[in-house]
Amino acid sequence: MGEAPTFIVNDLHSENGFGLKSKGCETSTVIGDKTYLIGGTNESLEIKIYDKSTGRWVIPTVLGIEPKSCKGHSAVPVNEDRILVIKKGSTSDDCIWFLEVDTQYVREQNKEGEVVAWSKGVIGNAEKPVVISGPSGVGKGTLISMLMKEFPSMFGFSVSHTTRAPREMEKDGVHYHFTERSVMEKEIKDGKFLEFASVHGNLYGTSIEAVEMVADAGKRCILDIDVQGARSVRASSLEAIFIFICPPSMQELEDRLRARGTETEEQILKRLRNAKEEIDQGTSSHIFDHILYNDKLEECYEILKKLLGLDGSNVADHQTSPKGIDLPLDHSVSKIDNKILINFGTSELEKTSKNLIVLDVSSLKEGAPGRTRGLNVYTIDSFSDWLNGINKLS
Ligand SMILES: Nc1nc2c(ncn2[C@@H]2O[C@H](COP(=O)(O)OP(=O)(O)O)[C@@H](O)[C@H]2O)c(=O)[nH]1
Ligand SMILES: Nc1ncnc2c1ncn2[C@@H]1O[C@H](COP(=O)(O)OP(=O)(O)O)[C@@H](O)[C@H]1O
Repeated sequence: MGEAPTFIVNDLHSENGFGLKSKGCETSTVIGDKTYLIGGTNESLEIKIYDKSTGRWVIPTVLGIEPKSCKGHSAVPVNEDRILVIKKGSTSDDCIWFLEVDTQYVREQNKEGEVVAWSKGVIGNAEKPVVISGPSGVGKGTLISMLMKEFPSMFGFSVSHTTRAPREMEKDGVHYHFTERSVMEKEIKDGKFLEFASVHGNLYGTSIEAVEMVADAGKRCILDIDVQGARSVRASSLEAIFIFICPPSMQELEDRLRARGTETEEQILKRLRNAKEEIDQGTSSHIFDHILYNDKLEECYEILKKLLGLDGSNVADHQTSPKGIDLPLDHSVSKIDNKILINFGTSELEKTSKNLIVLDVSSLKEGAPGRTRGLNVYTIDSFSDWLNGINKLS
């Protein structure tokens, strides 16, 4: 890239080092020595970086799925590691994005040159995902079904991929994505999986998309995966609660597996052989936060609910949390501390009637790659009332 025309560089600087200027559907945002130009055509949001220290323009490697075309956008730096991008005139679940410029995920990529990554903002504080592991036949599926049935708006199941054949009652896309081994191996190579493992002779894996779909619906994700998978998730950037389910005895486990009647004798024996190793690992490794004994089903379910904090109070919280914001074309964005203020009132009258949206970015969390969770959104009546409130607190 050539040298930047001097007037643009001057134009981009603001006193606090964070700039916000718009040129048509292009925005420029300054973080430290770098100026991030986001925009270009209506088709895609291209990114160029001007590095003041070298005086050069760079086209970075862009990771993640970029926001689909939009009718313009606003950009504001959240802090040194990411830029908030708000799409204009888009649907409420697709208007908030982040361009990660120096997050842990970006730094971990070890790529030559500049790297940035798109991640979609997920509104609301869906609780940490829950990883449930345990030997075949212990009752994982049964307990998960009970949770999903009692709390349908709170939990979402991460639908895994597997190369094993479907059982009679299992539906593709609901219980598993039943997949050819060669297809799954290619998708693993392409980086589409958060984790995968070979279990009882078949390949099983959690795709990043499976977890993202649950997060996008604002639900708490439940993963039913084996101990190897749990270990991989533990090492990943997904912060979760890990629960291991134990049978009351090996005999009871065998009885349950046989009574379920979904496996051949050979498969049952293989699952029982593997169960010993899984129970050893599950109960002695430090992967799991909680170990639950599934003796009496109802008792075990009650303990599970308690572990997940389902005592009634946060059920209500979850259901009243905002789902999203519908941003009109005409709006302005400003930043005060950890709060981003979006104003879309056009007249003085409108400015005092819930046309101010506050986006609280003080507790952002990286979710699955490609998602930023923990965004808090609320409306306020007027800017002056809000400022008064802040002054009273400080
Ligand atoms: N690592 C990993 N394990 C999985 C995944 N999905 C399922 N499993 C595990 O694979 C094992 C076999 O699952 P399945 O064939 O449904 O049999 P079941 O455990 O007898 O119901 C269980 O331990 C599951 O927890 C996945 O996406 N990743
Ligand atoms: N606490 C329990 N007592 C008796 N049977 C149970 C209990 N929990 C589950 N089961 C039964 O055991 C079988 C295996 O349970 P399932 O949920 O399929 O296990 P997993 O998903 O861990 O392989 C099912 O037929 C289920 O109805």
